[in-house]
This record gives sequence, C-alpha cells and structure tokens, in this order.
Amino acid sequence: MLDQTTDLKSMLNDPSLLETRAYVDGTWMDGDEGTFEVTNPARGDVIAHVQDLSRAQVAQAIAGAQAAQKDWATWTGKERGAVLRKWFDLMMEHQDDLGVILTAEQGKPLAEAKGEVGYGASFVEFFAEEAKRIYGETIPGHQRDKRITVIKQPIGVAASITPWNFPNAMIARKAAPALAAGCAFVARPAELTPLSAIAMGVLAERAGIPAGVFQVVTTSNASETGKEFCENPGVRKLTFTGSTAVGRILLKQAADQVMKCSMELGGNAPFIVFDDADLDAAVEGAMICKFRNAGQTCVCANRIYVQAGVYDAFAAKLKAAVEDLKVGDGLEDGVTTGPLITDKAVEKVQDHLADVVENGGAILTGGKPHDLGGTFLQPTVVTGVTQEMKVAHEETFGPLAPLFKFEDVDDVIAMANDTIFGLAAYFYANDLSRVHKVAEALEYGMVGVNTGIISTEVAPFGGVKQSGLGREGSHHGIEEFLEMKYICMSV
Ligand SMILES: NC(=O)C1=CN([C@@H]2O[C@H](COP(=O)(O)OP(=O)(O)OC[C@H]3O[C@@H](n4cnc5c(N)ncnc54)[C@H](OP(=O)(O)O)[C@@H]3O)[C@@H](O)[C@H]2O)C=CC1
Ligand SMILES: O=C(O)[C@H](O)CS(=O)(=O)O
Repeated sequence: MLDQTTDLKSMLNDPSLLETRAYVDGTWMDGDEGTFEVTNPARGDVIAHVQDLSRAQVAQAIAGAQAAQKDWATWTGKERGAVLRKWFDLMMEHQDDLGVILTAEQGKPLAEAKGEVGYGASFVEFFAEEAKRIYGETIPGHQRDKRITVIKQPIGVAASITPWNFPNAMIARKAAPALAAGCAFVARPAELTPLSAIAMGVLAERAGIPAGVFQVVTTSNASETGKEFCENPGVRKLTFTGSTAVGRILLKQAADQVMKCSMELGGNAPFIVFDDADLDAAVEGAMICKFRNAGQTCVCANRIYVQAGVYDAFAAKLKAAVEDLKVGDGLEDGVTTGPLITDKAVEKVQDHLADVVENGGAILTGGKPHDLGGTFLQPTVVTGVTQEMKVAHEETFGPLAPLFKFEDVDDVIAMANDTIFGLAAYFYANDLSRVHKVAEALEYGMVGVNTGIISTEVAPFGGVKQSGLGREGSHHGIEEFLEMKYICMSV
C-alpha cells in the first residue's frame, strides 16, 4: 500500500517514467504558471507536482506540432506504423509501471489499471497496422476525357482533451489513429490525472516518434487550454472525451473555425434482464458493467431493468455478488473497488441514493459511507426504482446499482430510450426474435447482448443523440483524422 511517506518512484522498475514536466515539441518543459498537485485519491496524499503550462506555452506546442506534422505526413504508412508498433511494444514492456502510476493518480485497482494500459496499447497496435491501409479510390469519369481519383490525407494538427477516469486509454484511443493518419497530436490530460499521459510521452520519445508529433501539455486551466485548441488556426481537429455539458461548450467554441470534432460524451446505459435470461450470467455481466472503475465509466450500467418474473431472484444474486466486493486502496492485493475520484463525485452518488429512498425505493445492500472514509463508498443496490427518480435520467458515475421492475418488452424499450443519452445499452435474453427486436429498437451507439463489457479496439466505440459524435477504434476510427480529396483530371 502506498502511504504518505512512500515515494511513488520507489515502486517503479523504471522510475524515469514518473515525469512531471510537459512534453512540448520534443523537449521536457517547465510551466510558466508554476506547478499543480496530483493526489492519490485513496489516501489524499500528494504524489507529484506537475508543471503548469500557460496558454502561450500551449500555443507554442501547437506551432511545433504544425511544423512537425508536415514532415510526418511525408512518411509512408508503413514507416509510421513501424514507429507506432515500437510505441506499443514499449507500453507493454512497461505495463506494470504504467499501471502503478495510473492507480496512484486515479484510484482504480491495479489489475484494472494494467488492463487499461493493455486496452490503450491495443489501439496503438491496431492503428500501427491501419496506417498501411489508408486507401483511396478511382471512379469512372463522367466525361470521356475525365479521370477521377479520391485520396485520403491527414487533417493536420489534432488536439485532445480527456477525462480522469481512463487517463491512459482515452489518449491512446485518439492518438493512435491520429498518428497513423499522419497527423500531429497535442494531448491535454485532466488536471487530476496527468501522470499517465506524461509517461506515454516518455515512451513516445523512446519509440522514435519525431519531436512535435506527439505532445503532452499539462495545465490546470482546462477552459483556457480548450479555448486555445478551439481558437488557434493551427488546430484542425478537436477530439474530446468527457461530459456532455463540456462537449457542448467545446462544440460551440470550435464552431468559429468550423473545426472537425469527435465527441465521446456522457452515458446513461440501461441494463435489461428478461425472464428468459441466464441469471448467473446476467449477474456476472451486471457486476463488471456496473462496478468496473467503481462505476466511473461512461458505458457502465446506470439503470438495471429486471422483468417481474425474475426480479427477486436476480436481486438476491446481485446482492450476494456485491457483498463479495473488496473496497480499498487500488495498490493493495485483492482490492476490487477503489475510491471515487473526488468528494464531489461522492456527493453526486449520495444525492442519487437519497432521492431513491425519499421517493419510495429501498436499500438492499450498502448505502452507508465506507469505514475507510475519504472518497470510499459501500457498493450499493437499491430496489423499487422508478423513471421519476434522478438516477433514471442523470449519470450516477459511482457504485450504485438501481433496480427497476418491468412487465412488458415494449414498456422497457420505451423506458430505456427515455433519455437524451445514447452511448451503450445491454440486455440479457435468449429468445432469438426478442434479441433481434430489442437490439434494433434500442437508441444507442453500442449494444451488448448477453455481455456486460463491449469495449475493444476492433469495434467502433461511440454514441448517438447527446452521447457524442464520431467513432473511436475499428477501421472507422482513422477516418476521424483524414480528409477526402477528389481529383478530377482532364486527359
Ligand atoms: N463517452 C465517453 O467515452 C466518456 C464520457 N465521460 C463522461 O464525462 C463525465 C465524467 O468525466 P469528467 O472528467 O468529470 O468530465 P468533464 O467533462 O468535467 O471533464 C472532461 C475533461 O474536460 C476538461 N474540461 C472541463 N471543462 C472544460 C472546458 N470548459 N473547456 C475545456 N476542457 C474542459 C476537464 O479538465 P479538468 O478535469 O482538468 O478540469 C477534463 O480534462 C461523465 O459524464 C462521463 O460519462 C467520461 C469518460 C468517457
Ligand atoms: O471513459 C470511459 O468510460 C471509457 O470509454 C470506457 S471503456 O472504453 O474503457 O469501456
């Protein structure tokens, strides 16, 4: 366990991965605004003082990215792919250290943190290959003397703003296709969790990614950095992962430059259990879907709808599984559930819980502050939840599993779709016609059928409605960083 006196570096095989400077244009840079503190959410102790760049220094990074991108775009896809593959190899070689750094700054259990590093690296591996497959096309001419071709070219400099809940994977999921496409990439990680991003910069430099092509700007002023990204004419692509509220702000700001944007925003995932479901499988799926990262994921089950005939049996099984969870410091062996990221996050979960109880719901297990104090919460299951409650329409982002009872398939589809969000949805059923009908009727970008975890680099991750724009991962993911050019030649 990391305590107040333990130096995080002493836990690393390669202490040089714990860098606290920004990575700008191939140099390790101090901030003009001083430094900001990074704390371990499990213990509240300061684990690093990270350099705080000014807006002018962010502009300097963008200028360097612009210059570097011109040469990077002349590399062949195969050449870019080779360097990306080296970056992937280094990420996997240092997976343990990257996991320790991630858990120390974000709080998730070490096994999950290492899993996130592997998940993030899988995008680098995947797009190292896709770099060689950026195909164009030839089109039969519309006149006898015309020859038509279409080519794909990198959009230019891409900038990312990412959240604290997946401080490694959310950057890798964006930077990998961007670099594969021939773009330069300037990443601004969340103030709460910058260390994972900086470590990715350390390995990018070692992999031979040219100076300026991949940069990490660490700042405490998210709003000012976002404005620089949106207003600087050197940036042609903004890719954001975070809340829908901030996504709206960025889209408005980016509109002035008609900037291409990718948005991975908030979720409110329904998790539906039908009466013909395998209940043990459904409980297993609900546990990973709800409690991964202590419920702090955009694709986690935010609402659990259970058909009346199996409601009591499912609730009893889920209660038993939840009571087996081990809450604690993510660096401790056997811990399955870490702390929430901040006191504010705890207050939101407690507000949703209080609202359920005040409106007739009941606590089946948990529901009290954890003995560990701080931002630790008891994993909780509540029953008797209805569509009128906050938890039905707001993202809880914590370890609270609300059970809704339903009778009819059309009713539950209507309830599941009754939200402004449309990121992920899940259901457990075995009747084939029901599976097809429900999968097609759910208004979501991603649907898990008889599974509670769907995230992979080979599939298009993204939402509809107010959960986002664009897709990350799969061969679709690289299109977000390419422009199409139509060439009409008279012969
Ligand atoms: N669809 C998806 O894949 C994901 C969606 N989310 C959603 O995000 C929320 C939780 O993450 P959270 O980090 O709190 O979300 P926020 O939207 O608050 O923050 C996301 C990132 O945006 C930055 N930011 C905040 N305000 C601004 C601004 N005005 N201009 C520019 N950047 C800004 C933050 O910086 P800082 O933190 O430094 O202030 C952070 O780096 C939930 O709603 C969750 O569903 C989260 C992860 C993935
Ligand atoms: O930020 C998130 O919640 C991630 O997108 C979830 S996942 O991709 O790691 O499943």
